[in-house]
Amino acid sequence: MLDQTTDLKSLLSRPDLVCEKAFIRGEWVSSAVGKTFEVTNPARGDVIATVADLSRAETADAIQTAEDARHAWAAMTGKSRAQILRKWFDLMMENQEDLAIILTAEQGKPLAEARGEIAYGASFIEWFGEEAKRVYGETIPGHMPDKRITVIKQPIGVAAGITPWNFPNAMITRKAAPALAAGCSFIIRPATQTPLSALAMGKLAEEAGVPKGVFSVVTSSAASDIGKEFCENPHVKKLTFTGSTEVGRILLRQAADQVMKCSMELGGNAPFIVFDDADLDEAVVGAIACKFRNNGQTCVCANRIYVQAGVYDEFAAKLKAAVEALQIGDGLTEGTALGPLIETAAVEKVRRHLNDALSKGGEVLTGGNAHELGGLFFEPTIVTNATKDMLVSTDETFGPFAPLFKFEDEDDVIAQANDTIFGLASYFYAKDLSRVTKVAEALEYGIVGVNTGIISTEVAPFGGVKQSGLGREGSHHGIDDYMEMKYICTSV
Ligand SMILES: NC(=O)C1=CN([C@@H]2O[C@H](COP(=O)(O)OP(=O)(O)OC[C@H]3O[C@@H](n4cnc5c(N)ncnc54)[C@H](OP(=O)(O)O)[C@@H]3O)[C@@H](O)[C@H]2O)C=CC1
Ligand SMILES: O=C(O)[C@H](O)CS(=O)(=O)O
Repeated sequence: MLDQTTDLKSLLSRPDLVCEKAFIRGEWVSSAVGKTFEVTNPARGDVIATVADLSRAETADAIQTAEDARHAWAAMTGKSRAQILRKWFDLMMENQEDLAIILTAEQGKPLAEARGEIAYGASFIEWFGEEAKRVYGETIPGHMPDKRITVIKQPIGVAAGITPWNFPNAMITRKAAPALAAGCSFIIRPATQTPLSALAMGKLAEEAGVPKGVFSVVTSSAASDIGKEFCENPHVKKLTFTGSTEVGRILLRQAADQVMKCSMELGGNAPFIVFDDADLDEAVVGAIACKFRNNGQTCVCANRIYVQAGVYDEFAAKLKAAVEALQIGDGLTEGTALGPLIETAAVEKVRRHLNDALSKGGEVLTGGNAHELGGLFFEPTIVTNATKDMLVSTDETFGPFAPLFKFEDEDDVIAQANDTIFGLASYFYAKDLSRVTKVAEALEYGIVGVNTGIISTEVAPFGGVKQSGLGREGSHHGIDDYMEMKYICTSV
């Protein structure tokens, strides 16, 4: 653990972006009983903020204000909502550096990645501000001479979101932007470890002119209680969640009682396949980006790396050299490539997967130890001789651990890649056009990266199949999850 403390506000041009109260009905509120929870910097272990810890009852109040606020917001034209969302986008980009520093301080990722996340998060607000003006309906030729059919789309109502710690800004805007663009009001409950990014977004929403109650941030350590309120409160018509499949199942069960419309962005177990006709240097670049972004803490990170036998040793050597060039350190230090993991449990999971692999014939090619910085830092690790009986083959590591599996033929590796309950992201490197077409169609995933390790963009429909989720976020499809379709049959 690094021994210096974080004087977060002194690092910012706008220290007022560090907010410690919850943002409800356009006001900054404390817990009624003065309850708070601490936010720590995972690189240094020091407390960087003490945030209001709201109860389920206070969340119910926030939902009521969201219900009260949604009607006037829905009655605005899409163009008017778009103008406010554009202002929110502009404010995000004007304050990108401060938002990135806040994000790195609470989550740990390198500042360069945090800056990228702010731009990525802002891109959803820009995109859905534009989509707000294009929620089209349709007319359908009547089924009888005196009937006329029109189809319209209307905002679903109050939408509630629960997000994880690994993308404290973008996972919120990826939900708030389509919700507000559609004319819904939106309440977010961010992860306990990383509420500051969400609160800073509340500050900028206020400045952008988002009406009171239309965007709220409920900060609370009582995740389960808040989730139950979101699922059981009759005013909530939409639940959107990003996080583990385990918690997604809990929320879906709870939301079933109201038959609530749900979007779920859940766990992954991404295969990353290197065929013998791949450009190995490009494949290494892609593998580094895909495996080690956010220190491996993303749901779309490569979890299993499959390399065709003929190029296995060469790829392994190239990947080893690239991994050993990565700079490990405090995310606030320029040039850092890998920061700390988010918490002790995350370090323990990496070690559990590593020890399991070694016990089943795996061999460490590089890394394999806690980093000399101590605390939540772990050496980026490659293990060779990985096999499908290892934990890492079925369970998402969510850390800097790269197991290399060797395969012989195409059908075999596709079968191995698809042998999982997950289906979010997948990747492969190859040049043969027939192979690219066949493999991309055969992979059972919502997302396929071909000759690239980074697939994240606001213009595409991000989401998983199987037990990686329900629905899509981003693209022109993304707004539909916050709309209800109605047809009007008129006798003339
Ligand atoms: N598909 C995707 O886009 C993403 C998927 N994930 C997946 O999530 C996991 C890692 O993230 P992690 O944050 O640990 O995931 P969790 O599912 O544990 O937590 C996600 C969020 O849900 C909250 N939560 C936990 N339990 C409940 C509950 N019973 N009711 C309501 N809310 C609850 C957490 O609160 P608290 O802060 O208190 O823990 C957190 O805010 C990995 O499996 C990863 O693959 C992560 C990010 C993106
Ligand atoms: O939470 C995540 O892992 C993100 O969904 C990954 S991405 O959208 O940044 O690619």
